[in-house]
Amino acid sequence: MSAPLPIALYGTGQVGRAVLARLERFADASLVVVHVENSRHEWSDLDADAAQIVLDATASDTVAARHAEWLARGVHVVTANKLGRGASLARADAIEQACIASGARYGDAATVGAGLPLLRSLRALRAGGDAIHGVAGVLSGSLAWLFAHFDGRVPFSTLVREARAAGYTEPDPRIDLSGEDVRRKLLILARAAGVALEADTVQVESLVPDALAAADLDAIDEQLATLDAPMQSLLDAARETGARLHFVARWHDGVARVGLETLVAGHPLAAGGGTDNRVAIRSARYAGQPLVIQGPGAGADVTAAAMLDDVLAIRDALRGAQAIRSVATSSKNASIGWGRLIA
Ligand SMILES: NC(=O)C1=CN([C@@H]2O[C@H](COP(=O)(O)OP(=O)(O)OC[C@H]3O[C@@H](n4cnc5c(N)ncnc54)[C@H](O)[C@@H]3O)[C@@H](O)[C@H]2O)C=CC1
Ligand SMILES: N[C@@H](CC=O)C(=O)O
Repeated sequence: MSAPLPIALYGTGQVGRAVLARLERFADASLVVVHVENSRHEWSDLDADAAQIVLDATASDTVAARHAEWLARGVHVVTANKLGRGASLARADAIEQACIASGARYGDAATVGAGLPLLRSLRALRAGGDAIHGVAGVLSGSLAWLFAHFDGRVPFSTLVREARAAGYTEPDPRIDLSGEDVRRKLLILARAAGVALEADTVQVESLVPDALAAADLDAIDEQLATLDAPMQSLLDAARETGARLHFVARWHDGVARVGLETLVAGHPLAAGGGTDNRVAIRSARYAGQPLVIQGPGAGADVTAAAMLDDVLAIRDALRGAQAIRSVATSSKNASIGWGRLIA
């Protein structure tokens, strides 16, 4: 039996804690957590550098900036943090190149749709020779939840507090409300589809009023109410046309945009409830009717499950490689044996 794979976990917030709980329940002797750290503390059985898999459950740019460096050293990275492939194109390319050079794997299923089979499907289509023409849909679990619940009876700011408490929003909910989180996901999807999209080419329509944008993180609660009047007007205007509000991302023909749209019931992107993401993929294969993928797009548990899936895929690939090496060694020995026999 091979030695357990040492894992380092960065981030012990909603997602990081769910990852640890899941690893504990999973209780598999093939994995061992040797290092855990957050922005305040570190707990180590072994040096973080001894880890063969790094799990990034932070929203930190500093941690994401290390992904390529880890990969280049042959350390596998599994991330819920979108600032790896969802930030600058240069960083996304560095991650790609590091994987190619070292053979290390980058597990990013949790970064879009909290693990829905979105990235996996895009990559499988491309690997099968399909050409992806565009992606459109609802990519924010928190905004989907907010607009599913916002009917004017409860102020929008109250719902934002609820979404934050439920663990659907980013640590700073303005990252969701400004469209930045959706921009990152659209970049990750478009890049997975083979398009070298620069971050600043995505047009982003923010919902955040200036006073809220300017507030310090620990003072945003006082400023959340500045959302209420503008959001109520948008809701009223949508209702006059018999439509509902949805925060939609679209990439097609080199144009990428994210922002609020009014969609009538029955529109292909308007279905779903709760934190559901709903994404339509158009490709050469799916030219007439798009391929549509829908399901919960936020929440610590689904996200942690997606991270663990990526960890297990890496473990299995390493075991497969080991098995191939031992078959190769034994067949080499066998051929030595045959050689002796023939001689
Ligand atoms: N909550 C959700 O539904 C989903 C979250 N994600 C992503 O998961 C990540 C974590 O989200 P949450 O757990 O909700 O956030 P959180 O705010 O609950 O936890 C963040 C953790 O990261 C730690 N951290 C921050 N900077 C660090 C650093 N430099 N080094 C080590 N640790 C550091 C913090 O101390 C904290 O423990 C984010 O990138 C988010 O976008 C992805 C999919 C779904
Ligand atoms: N804040 C994000 C969480 C998942 O990525 C969202 O609302 O979708």
